[in-house]
Amino acid sequence: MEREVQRVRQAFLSGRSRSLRFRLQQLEALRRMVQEREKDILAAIAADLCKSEFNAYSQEVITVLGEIDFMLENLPEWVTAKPVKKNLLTMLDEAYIQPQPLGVVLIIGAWNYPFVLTIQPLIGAIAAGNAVIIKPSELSENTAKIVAKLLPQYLDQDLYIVINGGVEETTELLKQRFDHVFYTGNTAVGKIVMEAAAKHLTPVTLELGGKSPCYIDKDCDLDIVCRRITWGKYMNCGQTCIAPDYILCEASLQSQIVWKIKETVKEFYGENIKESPDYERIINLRHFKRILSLLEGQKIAFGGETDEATRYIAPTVLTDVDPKTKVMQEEIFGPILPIVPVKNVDEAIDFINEREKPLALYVFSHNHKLIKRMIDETSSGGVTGNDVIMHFTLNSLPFGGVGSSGMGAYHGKHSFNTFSHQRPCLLKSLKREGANKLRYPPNSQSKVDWGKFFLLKRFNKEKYGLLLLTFLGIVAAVLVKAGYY
Ligand SMILES: NC(=O)c1ccc[n+]([C@@H]2O[C@H](COP(=O)([O-])OP(=O)(O)OC[C@H]3O[C@@H](n4cnc5c(N)ncnc54)[C@H](O)[C@@H]3O)[C@@H](O)[C@H]2O)c1
Ligand SMILES: CCCCCCC=O
Repeated sequence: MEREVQRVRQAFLSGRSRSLRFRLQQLEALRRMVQEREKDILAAIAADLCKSEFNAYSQEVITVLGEIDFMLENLPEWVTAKPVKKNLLTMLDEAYIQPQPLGVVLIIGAWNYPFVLTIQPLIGAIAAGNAVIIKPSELSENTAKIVAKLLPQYLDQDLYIVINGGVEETTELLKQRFDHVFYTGNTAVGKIVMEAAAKHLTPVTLELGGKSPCYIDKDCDLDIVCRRITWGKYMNCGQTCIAPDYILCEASLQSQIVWKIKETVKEFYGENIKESPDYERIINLRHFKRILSLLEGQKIAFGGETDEATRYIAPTVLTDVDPKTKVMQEEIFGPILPIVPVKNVDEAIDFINEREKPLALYVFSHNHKLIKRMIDETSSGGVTGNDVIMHFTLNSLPFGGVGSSGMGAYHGKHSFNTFSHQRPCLLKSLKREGANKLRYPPNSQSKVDWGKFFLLKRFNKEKYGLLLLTFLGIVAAVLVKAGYY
């Protein structure tokens, strides 16, 4: 492992990942890989999650292609140094921020969207000029294998490498020094990753999970609301980090919601859900059993059918759920949707605030003020009002958690920033030494007064103010040089 990381570091130190031209070439090669090997990629995702080609393409491949195109279009502008405002003491100098690569980045992927959750961070890391070690999740082993096979055929083989393996390999990998670790997965492992990174003072991005609530106000169109929730909840068999985890609503809405979700499930997946090409399966037996255990003692309004041999769990809704029961204590990450009745929006806000900060929050209402109030009075990684999941798809929005749902963010420019160091640069001339006497010892009251004047005085920022400042600066420099201070 150490040798592998060393090899990647040597490649980074060669400097070739830094030029804009090289980054664009690598991103174009990655796009070619996705386009030319689309069938292999879709087949691997299908084998891991029992996902149809249509779904794998629209949930994973489109996002990856869109992200690459976005980077290719914007990278030339992002990599350029950005001049910054100056003060009187630096008026004649050059001051700018230069984004620079961090170095060698470790990306640890998750299994639930095994392609996009590994490749999208990789796109950001390449765009920012880094070398990358990718560790896909061992649970989605087919996608892990295809990623390991294809990437070296298209990308620089020393700068970007894939290391496959389970907990043992990841533990070993985490002992190495990286310049950034980007982890997607559960909160418990997130803590392990952060602890390991802390030993090297390596910064981390943690894309974690949590219980994302969904508040339904009585002032809304329940047909549309239930259609949108059904889509986001049962997509990928509930194994989506930002799936609505549970519903909060007034008790009077409960039976209508149940009925409408049941009807929508029928419309989406047909009478025989097991036969639907759009309904996936649970990733493995451990998760299957974990999800089943969440049903114990619950009132199942519909669904609840399971088949261990194929790891099938039907879309399920639970009603009158007691918040103290197990299903409300951990992230469900499966096709079970509890409804917890609350008296009103105040109680819903308290309910959310009494728990860990979720990765996503969903609020449905015709009342825009109510949605804004929910946003103002709660905290979550992201929010979509009157829909679910969709904030993930807009790459101008940073995607990430807060508190126990994670730290840091990515997507689009936010990925570029995550994998870059914003290096502040101030370039001075060796001339104009006179003005510097103001800061050299011996100090005096008049030097302090001039310093206060130049650095603290607030001028009207318009052009006359700036001209006046420059003039005063020159006067001060002349006076200092002449030995008056
Ligand atoms: N925020 C996001 O973008 C996002 C996306 C997907 C999933 N998630 C969250 O991930 C969770 C589900 O994924 P998961 O955690 O089952 O994925 P997982 O088990 O595949 O773990 C993720 C990665 O961590 C590694 N890992 C597991 N145990 C480890 C250990 N003890 N030490 C070191 N590394 C270890 C795995 O090898 C894998 O690469 C859910 O909580 C979900 O919400 C979050
Ligand atoms: C439509 C794609 C959603 C991906 C969500 C990622 C977290 O699991």
